[in-house]
Amino acid sequence: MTTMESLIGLVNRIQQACTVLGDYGGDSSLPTLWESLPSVVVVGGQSSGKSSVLESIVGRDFLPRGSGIVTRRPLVLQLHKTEGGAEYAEFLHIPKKRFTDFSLVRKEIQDETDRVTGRSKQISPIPIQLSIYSPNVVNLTLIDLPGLTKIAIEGQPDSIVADIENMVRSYVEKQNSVILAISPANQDIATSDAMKLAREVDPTGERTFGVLTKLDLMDKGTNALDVLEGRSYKLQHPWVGVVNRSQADINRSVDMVAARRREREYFSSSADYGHLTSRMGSEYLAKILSKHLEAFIKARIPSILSLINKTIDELEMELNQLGKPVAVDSGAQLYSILELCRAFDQVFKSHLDGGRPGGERIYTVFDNQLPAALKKLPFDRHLSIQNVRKVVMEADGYQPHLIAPEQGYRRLIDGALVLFRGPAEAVVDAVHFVLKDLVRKAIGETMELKRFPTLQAEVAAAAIEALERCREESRKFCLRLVDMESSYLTVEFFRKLPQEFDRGGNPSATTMDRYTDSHLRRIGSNVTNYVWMVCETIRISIPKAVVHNQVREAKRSLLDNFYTQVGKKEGKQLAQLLDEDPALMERRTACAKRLDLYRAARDEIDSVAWGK
Ligand SMILES: Nc1nc2c(ncn2[C@@H]2O[C@H](COP(=O)(O)OP(=O)(O)OP(=O)(O)O)[C@@H](O)[C@H]2O)c(=O)[nH]1
Repeated sequence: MTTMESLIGLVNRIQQACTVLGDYGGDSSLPTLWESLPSVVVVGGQSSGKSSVLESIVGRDFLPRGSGIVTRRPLVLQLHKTEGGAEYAEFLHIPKKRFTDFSLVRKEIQDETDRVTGRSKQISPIPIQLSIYSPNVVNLTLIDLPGLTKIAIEGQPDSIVADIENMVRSYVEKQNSVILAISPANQDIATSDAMKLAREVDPTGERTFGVLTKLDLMDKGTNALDVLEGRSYKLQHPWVGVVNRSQADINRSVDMVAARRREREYFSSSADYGHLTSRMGSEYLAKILSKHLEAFIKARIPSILSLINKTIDELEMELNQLGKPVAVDSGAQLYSILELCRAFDQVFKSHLDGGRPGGERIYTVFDNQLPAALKKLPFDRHLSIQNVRKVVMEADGYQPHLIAPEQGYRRLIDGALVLFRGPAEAVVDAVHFVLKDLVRKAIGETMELKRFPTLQAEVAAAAIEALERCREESRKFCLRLVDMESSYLTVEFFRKLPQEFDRGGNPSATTMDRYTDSHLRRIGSNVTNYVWMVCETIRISIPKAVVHNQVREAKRSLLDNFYTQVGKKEGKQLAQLLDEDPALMERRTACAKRLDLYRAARDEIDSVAWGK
């Protein structure tokens, strides 16, 4: 086998692998190799003589005939030249069965079409693959597509016209397809469906081979030389004229050998086409197509190979991300669950410790939010002279204190200190919300968890629950810090206060003197100073308490409770936790299958390269 021959064989094998592994283009969510394989695509309008040309190239009758749209699935026809021996055909969907009776091949094509399209006369993009082994063929792969049509017939949906055109277009617009455009000579070439489509997708005509059928049916006195000699429709490759069997020949079962002989005679004896004999007829067509396809494949191999390598990398990467299939025994499952939890915990911690953003928002709470809230507390109102007077007088009751208003001080201070509860609780809540948000973020960012929606939800719930508990602890702790400040006042502060009588106050002053503005103002300012001193303590100690109770605790034991629960679970419950998203499972299978295809294709190409 020469390298050239083996190249078509190579593409044939890759094409078969594609069909087996479900790659026939179309599905855009997976990379496709099918789309990039060089092939010869046969297009033509209804009754243009498409089937006749194909059969003539093969030298056998094997295509379904009939009225209406007979070809309803792409037929990938792989011709393998053998060194003698019997001719036979094989379908990819029935491996190992050799068809030597070609009328059975025809029947199988019909049946297999119906198997997929369900006799509904719909079309389907899933190809049928047929290989023909014969000493009388050239190595060639042709894809036969439904004939272009203008109207739907009885029992076929109106959309079929557009469906067919779209399917045909999807094949011919690929840069790696050679277009075999069939037009009948007894029709104006300007109206040919095949040429219209070919011109649209291949305007320069480098991928198009024009075939003119039914030369024998042209009106007497006319000929197709303008077309065949490239004057009326220029293509990069020369036009080929053919003469196939007429309907009458088919009815009389004129065999293919006789038909080919008659075709040769037609050209050699033709007054019009005699000078073109060596470049006309179906045998010549088959030869130049084979040669062209080989060269075409050879030129495309490097780019196909690089596409294959690139895609293999991509698929491997995606499969890596999708992770290995779930383990079956419960020990391994438990291990997987713990691993997944750890992965999440890691991501969460990196948000707090830096590396990932979010942790700094906690510092913002301490540095901005808390001081701002403290500043806003209404001490001015609480310690206004009117309020000081009111509180002091009420505390004194009917018997004013004689030296200093002990009770009044006490009440004014207590009344101010409770105000710290609000900002303390607000800090607890604000940090809680930051942590909760970080849990949500970390859940989303733990790629490994994405596969397991159930586990993902449970881990998230467990983490949030743990945060709630920390919040409760922290709230109690912080409020206690505030309350502690009113339980016992800082003695030094008051000891340092100048006593009123030291400043010349008169201990025997009348009760009315005790309620003078200057006296009350002094009380107010003393209390204010004390409260600001406490405020500073609070500003410093609340963040410590919050970090201690919430942040540090979350880092240390966010999932502890969850671990305990998981540890108690039985095999079945563990499996439920590792319940994978079905879409993901499908994706993994599909990617793995595609990866197999690409690897097989690479091996095929390698083997041909080594064999050279
Ligand atoms: N005389 C003559 N008849 C031809 C020639 N080519 C095809 N025919 C006849 O034209 C009719 C249509 O040919 P087919 O080969 O079935 O055409 P097709 O494009 O496959 O048609 P559909 O698949 O039905 O769209 C048949 O009756 C053929 O016998 C030709 O070169 N000369």
